[in-house]
Parts: sequence; C-alpha cells; structure tokens
Amino acid sequence: MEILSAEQIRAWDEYTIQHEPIASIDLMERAAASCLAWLEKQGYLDRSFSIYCGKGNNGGDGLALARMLSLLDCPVTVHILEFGNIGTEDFQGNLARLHQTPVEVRFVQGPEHFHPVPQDDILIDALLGSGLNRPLEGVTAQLVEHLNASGNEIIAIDIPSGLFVSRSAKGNTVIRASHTLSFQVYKPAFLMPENEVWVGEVHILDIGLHPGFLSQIAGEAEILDPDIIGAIFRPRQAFAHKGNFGHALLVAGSYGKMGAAVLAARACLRTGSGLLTCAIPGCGYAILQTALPEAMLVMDPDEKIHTAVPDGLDKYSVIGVGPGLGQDQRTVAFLRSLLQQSRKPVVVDADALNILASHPHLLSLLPPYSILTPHPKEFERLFGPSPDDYVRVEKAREQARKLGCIIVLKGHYSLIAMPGGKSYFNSTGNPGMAKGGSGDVLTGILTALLGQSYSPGEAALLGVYLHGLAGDLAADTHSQESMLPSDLTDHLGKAFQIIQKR
Ligand SMILES: NC(=O)C1=CN([C@@H]2O[C@H](COP(=O)(O)OP(=O)(O)OC[C@H]3O[C@@H](n4cnc5c(N)ncnc54)[C@H](O)[C@@H]3O)[C@@H](O)[C@H]2O)[C@@H](O)CC1
Ligand SMILES: [K+]
Repeated sequence: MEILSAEQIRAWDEYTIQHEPIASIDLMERAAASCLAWLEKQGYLDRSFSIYCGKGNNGGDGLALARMLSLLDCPVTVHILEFGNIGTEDFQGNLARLHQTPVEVRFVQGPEHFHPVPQDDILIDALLGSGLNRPLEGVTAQLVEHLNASGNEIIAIDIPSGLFVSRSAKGNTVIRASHTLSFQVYKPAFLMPENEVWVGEVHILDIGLHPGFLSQIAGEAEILDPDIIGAIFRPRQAFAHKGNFGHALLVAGSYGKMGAAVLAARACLRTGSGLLTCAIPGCGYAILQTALPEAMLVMDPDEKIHTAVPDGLDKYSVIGVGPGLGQDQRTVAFLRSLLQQSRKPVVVDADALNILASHPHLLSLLPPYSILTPHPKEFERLFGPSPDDYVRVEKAREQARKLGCIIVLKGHYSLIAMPGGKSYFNSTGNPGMAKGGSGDVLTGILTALLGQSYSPGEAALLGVYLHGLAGDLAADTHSQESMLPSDLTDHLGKAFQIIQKR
C-alpha cells in the first residue's frame, strides 16, 4: 500500500472526481459513509455523539456523518468552529443537508461557547484534516485542549486536528484521538513514533478512489504488505539441494556475548540457509557446538574476541557481522580487514555498527547493497541526532543513497530505505520484540536470505517482514510481555507457512 503526501491525496481525489466520474460532494458522502460503517462495526451506534467541525472538507465529512448518525436515531450535537469564512462548497452543501435533520448545530466563536462535554459522548474530531498548513493557535488550540481535557473518547476523521501529514508537529497542540479513521492510504504521520500519542489506532477505510491514479505517480514510500511479500517469496524447487541455499558466514560473539551468536545462528538456520559457518572466538566453541549441531565453526586464534579474518572468504555466499562482537581495538582492525576483503553485500548489525559509528571512515569500505540494521540509538551514533522522526527518516533515506546500501531503521514500523530512493515501512511486529536479542535474530534471518539468491532489496524486505510476523505469532503464543527473542526463531516456521499460503 502506497504512503502518500497531502498533495498526492488531494490529486487522487481530483483524479477520481474526473475519471470515475463522481461529484466531489458524493465522494465526501462515501468518506462519511465509510466512517459510519466503521462505527457500526465497532458497536458504537448505541452511543451519543458530539461532532466538532471546521469549515474545510474535513468539517464537511463531520457534517455528513452527523446527518447519517441522526438518520439512525443516534443523539448527535454538532459544534462548528467559526474561522470567519463561509467554508468550502462541500462543507456548505452538507450544512444545508444537515439543516433538514433535527440535529442541533452550535457555532463556536470563543471559549465562552465551549459547552461542557457530556460525559458519555463520543467526540468526533472533524476540525481540520489534511489541509492543515500551520500550527493550531487561538480559539482552535483552546478548543482542542478543552476536548483533550474532557477525558472523553475521541475519534479523529482522516487525521487528528493539529497533526501535519508530512512534517513534525512536535510541541504543538493536537487532538489526542484513540482511533483515527483515515481514507484509502497511510499518511506518513501515522508511521512516526512521535505521533503515537495523538493518532491512537489507525484504521484505513476504503472509499474507492480511482486505481488508475497510482500508475501515474512515482510513490516514494510504501507499506510493506502481504502483496509485496507474496511477489518476493520463492518456494523451494523440488530438485533443490543444499548448494542452492547458500553458505552463510556469521561473524558474531565474544566473551560474555556468545548468546548473541547463538541467537543469530539459530535464526539463520531456521530461515533456510543451506550451510552455516560461524566465525567465533575460542571461548564459544563448546557453546556453539552444543547449542547448534547444524552449524560449522571457524575459530579465531583469540580466546575472547575477533582478531583474524577467516581464510577463503570468497567461498561464502554471504557474510553477516555484528551480534555480540564487542568493540575492542583489535576487533576494529579485524572489521576493517573483513570489509576490505568482502566482495559481496554484507549484513551489518550491533557492535559492527557501533564500530563504524566510532570509525566513520570505515563506512566507505561497505560493499554496495550491504544491509545495515541500526536501532534508533545506533542510527544516532552513526549519523548524528535528529530533531524529530521525520528528519530521522529523511536522513536514513539520504544515507542509503549516499552509501549505496540498504538501511533498516528498526522500530515499530521499521523503515527499509533502498539506495535507489524508494523506502518501505514494515507492517508486522509488536512491542514484545523490544528486547535485547531481537536484532540478533533479524541479522540471522537477513544473512540466510541474502545467501539464498534473493537480491539484497528482496532479502531486506522479506527478512524484516518475516521477523515481525514471527514476533506477532510469538506474542499470540506467549504474550508480548513474556515472549523471548528465541521465540521469534521458534515461530519462523509458522511465519513461512503463512507467507507460502498467501
Ligand atoms: N481523498 C480525499 O482527499 C478526501 C478528503 N476528504 C476530506 O477533506 C479533508 C481535506 O479538506 P481541506 O483541504 O478542505 O482541508 P481541511 O478540512 O483540513 O481545512 C483546510 C482549511 O483550514 C485552513 N487551515 C489550515 N491550517 C489551519 C489552522 N492551523 N488553523 C485554522 N485554519 C487552518 C486552511 O487555510 C483551509 O481553509 C481531508 O482531511 C478529508 O477529511 C473527504 O471528504 C473525501 C476524500
Ligand atoms: K480531524
């Protein structure tokens, strides 16, 4: 599913009006009807409603919804915030239609018109939508604060009032919704962690915008959905042998951090790697041999850390490096040699990223199309702090282009930024995965896929999606609280089966 800016959504609206064709007010009718259907499905129709409308088309949606609720005998009061203009054509059309119903309409000009909010009312926020062009101020901001302070449940239409579609609203006054009912596609605002408190749960409602529009635009970002994954995933061929699925080299672990190597290696095996060799320091020998009989080992001469690049790197189809590596000076030199000798894309995570952050000149040694998987703190160490989430996402895109690498910025909706400029936000995963070790599992998954003839871009998309899906399955089994990173690996089989069936 595409992620579009306010301008693109407006253009899509126009395209639909012209090409379906449909009158603009009828499209608004569809938007309101889809909100009504959602309210009905969620069992809200036995409640009473206070609907707060601006005078743009977002307000028009609110007025149309008020009429529809009233026709179903739901108690509704409408409050229209006076902006000193007559409102858009569709707003006016819907106000005229609303006057044919018994719905009480109150006009709000100042705080003296802020009625106490009835305790049990559901508040519908239709003050401002995607047309917001400046932070809320004056009466608008005061009204939003009044509604937020009521403690009532607020359902926002299209986007919580005060939130911008494509830039940060940090520090501004914004409606605090528990649900946001938006139309057709995701907006960037819904994917930024900083907006979680405002948007609540997001529901994308289909209002039948004309599909022809999408072939005309070069979408910059997409939600990573089952359709994209279905097109990437390749089931195993009947005559396949282990040589078809790569020989992965996983460079991981150090004294006290061998668990990271085991987690990554197990995930690599469970993701179907044909062969796996783990490069580890001496202290990990018994640990790895016992934990994973399927894995082969190449031992570093040092007992505790990585110091020497294994011989014959070219025989491996892929290298994954980082989990539990440590950041000893000799390991820094080791990583430099490893990158210098690597001729294929490498998966780089954890301490390998931290080493790159403290020795940024090493970034230029990354083979093209390598996959970097920083979490926000590692990303900040690598590329500096960002004032807000939008800037961080933009920076990730920019760095992916500059380095010619794929950057997976881990988070609730992990971002996968491709060197060509396109980016994806993952749709699977849950907060139960926010635990030390989850990243090691991702490294193992990505390394396995990259070794199996998936292109780096395909491996990154499929791997991040699988990792999140396994996390969702693990949460179903164990709860988000109790699930462990190793449970992700245990649920990879089921995750593959789900992808295969789609
Ligand atoms: N696909 C679509 O695009 C559809 C859009 N619809 C609705 O139309 C909305 C967009 O309508 P509009 O473009 O009229 O935008 P809005 O309804 O968001 O209102 C924009 C108006 O508010 C003013 N404004 C902007 N920031 C302000 C601020 N901080 N304080 C006070 N006034 C401010 C603008 O100057 C403009 O006059 C969407 O959010 C959605 O609810 C639906 O009706 C139908 C489908
Ligand atoms: K709104």
